[in-house]
Amino acid sequence: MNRQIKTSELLRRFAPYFKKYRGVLALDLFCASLTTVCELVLPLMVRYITDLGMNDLASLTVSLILKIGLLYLLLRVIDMAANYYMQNIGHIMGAHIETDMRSDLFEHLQRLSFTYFDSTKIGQLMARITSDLFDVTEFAHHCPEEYFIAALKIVVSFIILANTNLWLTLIIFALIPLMVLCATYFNQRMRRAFKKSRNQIGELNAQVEDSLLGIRVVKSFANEPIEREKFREGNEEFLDIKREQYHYMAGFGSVTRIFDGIMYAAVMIAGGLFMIYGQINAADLMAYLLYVTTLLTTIRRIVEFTEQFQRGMTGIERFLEVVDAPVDIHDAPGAKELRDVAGDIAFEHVAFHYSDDDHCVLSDINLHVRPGDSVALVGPSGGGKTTLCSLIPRFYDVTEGRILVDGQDIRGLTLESLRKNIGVVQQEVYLFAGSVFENISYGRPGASREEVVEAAKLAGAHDFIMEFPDGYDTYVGERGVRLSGGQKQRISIARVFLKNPPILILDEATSALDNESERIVQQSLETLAKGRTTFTIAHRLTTIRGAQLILVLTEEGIAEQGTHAELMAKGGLYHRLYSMYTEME
Ligand SMILES: Nc1ncnc2c1ncn2[C@@H]1O[C@H](COP(=O)(O)OP(=O)(O)OP(=O)(O)O)[C@@H](O)[C@H]1O
Repeated sequence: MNRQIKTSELLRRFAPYFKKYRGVLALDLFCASLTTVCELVLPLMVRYITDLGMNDLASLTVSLILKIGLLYLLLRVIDMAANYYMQNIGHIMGAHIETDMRSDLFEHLQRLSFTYFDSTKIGQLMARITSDLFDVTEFAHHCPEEYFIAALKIVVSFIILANTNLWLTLIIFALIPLMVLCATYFNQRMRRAFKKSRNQIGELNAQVEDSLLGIRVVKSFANEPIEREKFREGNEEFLDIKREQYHYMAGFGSVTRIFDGIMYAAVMIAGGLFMIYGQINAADLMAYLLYVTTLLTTIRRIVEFTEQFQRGMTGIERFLEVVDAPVDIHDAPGAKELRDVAGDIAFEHVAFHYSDDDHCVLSDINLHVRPGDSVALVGPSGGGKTTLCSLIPRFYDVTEGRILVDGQDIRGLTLESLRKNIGVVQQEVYLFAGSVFENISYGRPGASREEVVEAAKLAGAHDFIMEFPDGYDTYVGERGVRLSGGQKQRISIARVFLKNPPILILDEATSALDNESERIVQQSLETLAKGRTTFTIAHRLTTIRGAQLILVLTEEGIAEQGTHAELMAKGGLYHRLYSMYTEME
């Protein structure tokens, strides 16, 4: 994520975002030309009047002065209208581009697999999708406009100045490359500092998120001082980065001021000398100074804009880092829809590791589950039960071998159709900040009230929902904090009832509950599992005695498989685990 992308590459990748708004951009640049012309005309008018005043006073009539004044005012009215367009519509164009980029970023995030999220901090992503892109709005609007105006002013100033006195102009313009060199030096450092500060803001975001999401753990361990200290360190680090950033910004600003001084001194000394030798008259020198002022104001604006430019570049760079993250799990070309699923599932020589440098979590797994059968996965912690189940909906792709649903390799099916046919009741239930109704209907968006109520009844959730003051409209809180563990679990089961998939994965679904809640949830799960191919990960071994197939998974692979009776008769690992469990109960 830390590779520095070249400015030209960033601009090339950013340019297509203007395509939709090219009409607005063209008009914006036209308005920018108008304002530039209005600004450049003033020294010409002043020179004209001064020239007449010094050399031909008789021609300088009141009506002529009034005409020039009115013409100037007219130009300023045009300037006002053009400026309004640039400020209003130009900024709105920038905001549109920011919105488009934010949509692209969010869309890409939705397509990324678990592998990406396993190694990325959510707080960093939040910073990229919000604050980083704010800077892009200003950049998108001002970048073309500012550089266009600057180029126009520099070219027109050069032509007018060179027409007045070529040598003096060459002396002044000879200083510009020096300024460019200096700007390049500072720009590179500023960009690095901006990137560091953006990264650090992302880190702070991630830290705050972690600390607030875990606020119950923090408080239960009375570890607020540790959290404060962690935050203080991150915050101080941000301050140090800001110091570095301002050091370069101030250095750049100050160096350009000295260039200002050098230019004015050059005009005064060289202009004075040229005047002594009759090469330039007083009116020309005055106009000359006015143009040099315009030129320097332009250069100063570019200098000021440099900061915005670098911020924009940083925002775009951080945007591209996410957008360029490869989507490793996607539909294969010509992927088929999974339809009319019976629920036959086969694992053929399946091996899996999380990343190239990780150990093999699963190796050479072979398994055949018939439609409607229930498979229970048991075994020691870390044996790979959750991992095995997460391969079926392609949360991760197998490293070797293949998984078949109804005889079709799941990598040849569309992800959407595959996942629509699999219901997962997670170990940690996640409810969205919304109502009970919204959370259940997440299982089948668009479901009617009656369907949601029916699903809740099947999950044994209807009665407690009706006891809430607002019934199905009760707000569950962020992540469902206002509900008990058992209530959350039953809502998540109702969600799967509503989805009605032929294949089920139940991951430790009752492990966090008390006996009474467990009994109710267990009943709901048994109702849910009827007629569906079910994979259950359970530590409570008594609940899986009826499973058609029990797999004992260890780090070495499938240690044993069979029915409860077969495995008990075998007297192996399952027998030991079961005996230990029943003794503890
Ligand atoms: N996202 C991940 N990235 C890298 N390694 C992981 C990831 N998830 C799990 N692992 C590793 O894979 C191995 C198997 O983990 P898994 O969660 O599948 O085991 P489990 O049998 O379900 O354990 P438990 O019963 O404790 O839930 C463990 O060594 C674990 O550290």
